[in-house]
Amino acid sequence: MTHEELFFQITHKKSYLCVGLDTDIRKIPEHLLNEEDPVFAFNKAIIDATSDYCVAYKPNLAFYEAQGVAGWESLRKTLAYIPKTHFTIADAKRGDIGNTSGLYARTFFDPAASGLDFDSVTVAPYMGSDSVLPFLDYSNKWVILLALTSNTGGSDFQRLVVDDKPLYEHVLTTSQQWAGPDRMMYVVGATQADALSHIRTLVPNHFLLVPGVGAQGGSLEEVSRYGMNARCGLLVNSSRGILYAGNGQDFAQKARVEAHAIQQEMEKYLELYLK
Ligand SMILES: O=C(O)c1cc(=O)[nH]c(=O)n1[C@@H]1O[C@H](COP(=O)(O)O)[C@@H](O)[C@H]1O
Repeated sequence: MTHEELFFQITHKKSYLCVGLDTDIRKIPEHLLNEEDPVFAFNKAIIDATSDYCVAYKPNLAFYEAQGVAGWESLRKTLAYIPKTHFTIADAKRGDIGNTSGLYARTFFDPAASGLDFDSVTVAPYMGSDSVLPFLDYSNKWVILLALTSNTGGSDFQRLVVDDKPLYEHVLTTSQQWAGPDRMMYVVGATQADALSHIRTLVPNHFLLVPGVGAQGGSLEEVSRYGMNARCGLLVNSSRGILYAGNGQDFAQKARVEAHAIQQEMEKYLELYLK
């Protein structure tokens, strides 16, 4: 999916919501455990219930890899089920020496090799250019680079001052030599809204993937006020807040209500802050 197509979906849906498919087999409603593939059955119901209100889905690989071979198959089926109108993110946080990154890229971007055909993958920047560039060899695919993450430990390294600037700023400026806003996004946690205005001056045109609203307590209003640009430039993720809004037979309906509430708030912010 291109930058333009993603912006079209945002204006069409009046939403920049990304639903995080962090599907924990220990948390899904009991009645689904009798299904042949409970994780896929859960995801399918969540996708059916939320696709009207979101523009992206982000399965986090940990939740699938922890299930071994069965988890990998649930992931493949889930990805195939997501409507083509939705941007897909493999939240895998990969990055290694060049030849290894090349195989990670193949894993997420080459369906003939792996059965997976994601639009994008999250990548950790700290092994540098040759660990990131192999993901950019796939012309229509995106890298989403970790810049300033939502967790408290994110400050251990990312805010350390190096050559008069916090380390995350070096990530934002150096990586712009690798790809522009049509192929690269950055992760900025919703809990880091204080830094968003400044980040926008460094990457005015890039999309930011913003996790950390809902369960982690980040403010959607602040993220939208400080982070939105002329093409929205935001994908705001919520995982647990939507997935586990309910835990009974009506879990998907509860997830839909939650996703709709976020979409309604986003519609308001698009009117207020789209510049
Ligand atoms: O890359 C991410 O998506 C990510 C980066 C970050 O800084 N913080 C963060 O929470 N995430 C992911 O976003 C999701 C947040 O989930 P909830 O807190 O349940 O909404 C999880 O899959 C996290 O791994």
